[in-house]
Amino acid sequence: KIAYDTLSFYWLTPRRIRKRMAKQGVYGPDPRPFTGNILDVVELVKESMANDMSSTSHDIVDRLLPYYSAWTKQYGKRFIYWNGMEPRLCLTEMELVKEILGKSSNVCGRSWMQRQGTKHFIGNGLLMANGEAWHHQRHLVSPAFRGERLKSYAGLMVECTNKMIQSLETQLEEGQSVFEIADCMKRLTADIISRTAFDTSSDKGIQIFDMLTQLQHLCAQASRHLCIPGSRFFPSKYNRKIKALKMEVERMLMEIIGSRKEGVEIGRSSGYGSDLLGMLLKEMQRKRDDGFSLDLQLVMDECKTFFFAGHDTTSLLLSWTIMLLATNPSWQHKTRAEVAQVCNGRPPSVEHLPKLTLLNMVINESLRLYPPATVLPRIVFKDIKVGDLEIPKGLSVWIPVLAIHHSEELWGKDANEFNPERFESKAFSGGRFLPFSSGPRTCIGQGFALMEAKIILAMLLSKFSFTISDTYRHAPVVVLTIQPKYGIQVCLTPLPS
Ligand code: HEM
Repeated sequence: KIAYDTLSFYWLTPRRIRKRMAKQGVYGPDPRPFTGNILDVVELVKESMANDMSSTSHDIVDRLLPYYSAWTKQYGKRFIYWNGMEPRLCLTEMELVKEILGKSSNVCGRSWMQRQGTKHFIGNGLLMANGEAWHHQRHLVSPAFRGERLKSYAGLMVECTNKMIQSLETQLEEGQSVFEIADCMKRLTADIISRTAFDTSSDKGIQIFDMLTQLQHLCAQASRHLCIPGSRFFPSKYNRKIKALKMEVERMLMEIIGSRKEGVEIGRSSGYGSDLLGMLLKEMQRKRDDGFSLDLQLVMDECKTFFFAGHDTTSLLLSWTIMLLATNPSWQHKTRAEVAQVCNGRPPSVEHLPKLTLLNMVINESLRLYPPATVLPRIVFKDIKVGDLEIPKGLSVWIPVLAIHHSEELWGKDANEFNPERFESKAFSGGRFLPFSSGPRTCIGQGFALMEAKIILAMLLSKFSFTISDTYRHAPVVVLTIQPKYGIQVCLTPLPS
């Protein structure tokens, strides 16, 4: 059975899929045995990233997704390439993209390669779960991210941002004028998610993040070898490091979980609390009769998932937006005036946020030009038809959000320009704006992230004016998300209060 499964996974299924797609006129580069087109991708990326960009241009698709650019020119809008032995169908036609993203968790989800590649990093938490397990987990945690619960985080977000602003002011008084804003945003979003979701100290949160970031990089490196049968069992250098780091992260999480449980057991607190961790712990104690159970490992996987998903993406959104405002002074000026008019010198509250329409347009434009998640992958669990295309079971659909967001066909001739005006009317969307994905697996933290981004930007705009430093080198790179290779250095000038 093992021999047949291996043969089927590495040989029979890919061959069957390739034939079925070719019959429908979908072709792509020839795959090599086991590695598929991974080496082509590596080579193309190495070439496109060899130099930094000569100006702060937002024309970044050829740089970040050079294989998409090359293969779409050669094979058309739909093409198929191979990530090892996993066939990937690239889709950018909006009708089909919408249909695929709308499918339920029983029809499509995360592939074996994706799950295996992130197993030691975020495990079976919500981001990587499939089918019924995904459904239960989503249902369980979603109350933490909507309605009154969501609104209740605003005060803490303001408090954490105030703390960061005070530290920036102190450094300014000491004579520093250039700040590495991407680092500041990482610390701040780490602080916010640690305190809102886990009610834990930011120091502990930041330690967990640092370790998770290292784990993320190691898992990405190790997953390159997954195309070799049995490689995940080899005691390689990566695998040993991954194991040690994973144990350390879980030890720290156990400290947080343990202290929360102890509080209840010794009667210091009456319940587990209403934050995300409290909800997970309450659920762990509950006996269910539908077969779904939340054990300690899954609680830890969920914590890692939310620590990771709730911080990296939002800090990138903030960093790129500050870079865009620093290089577009007229928009900086307009949004600052709007904040002054709406908030009237007070910290932003949930009532103010919907009135910050210009700021919202700038945030959307930043998410369009620099979507933290560049691609959306979905594997199909059963044969399906979308539009005129028959997609066989086992094929991974790969949606390049970055390319969709920069498409002249979809956004017009100025697709690579910073122009927040395009988000002025509600008619902008039409499904082509996908920073948070769409359908049942849409980002659960979207409301949280947007509230956080608006609060932080509004507070920064009302305290400082910012220009880009001469030391800034524009070099976006993809390490799962779009990152500034050398950080983002801005000069801050305090504004009169
Ligand atoms: C600007 C900030 C953010 C962006 C751009 C973003 C983007 C995304 C995207 C594109 C997905 C879908 C991935 C896919 O379909 O393959 C996603 C899923 C997810 N996001 Fe976010 N996210 C952000 C912030 C957050 C925050 C603040 C949290 C939590 C506090 C969060 C938690 C999650 C989780 C748990 C999922 C998995 C949902 C599921 O599969 O059901 N995200 N995010």
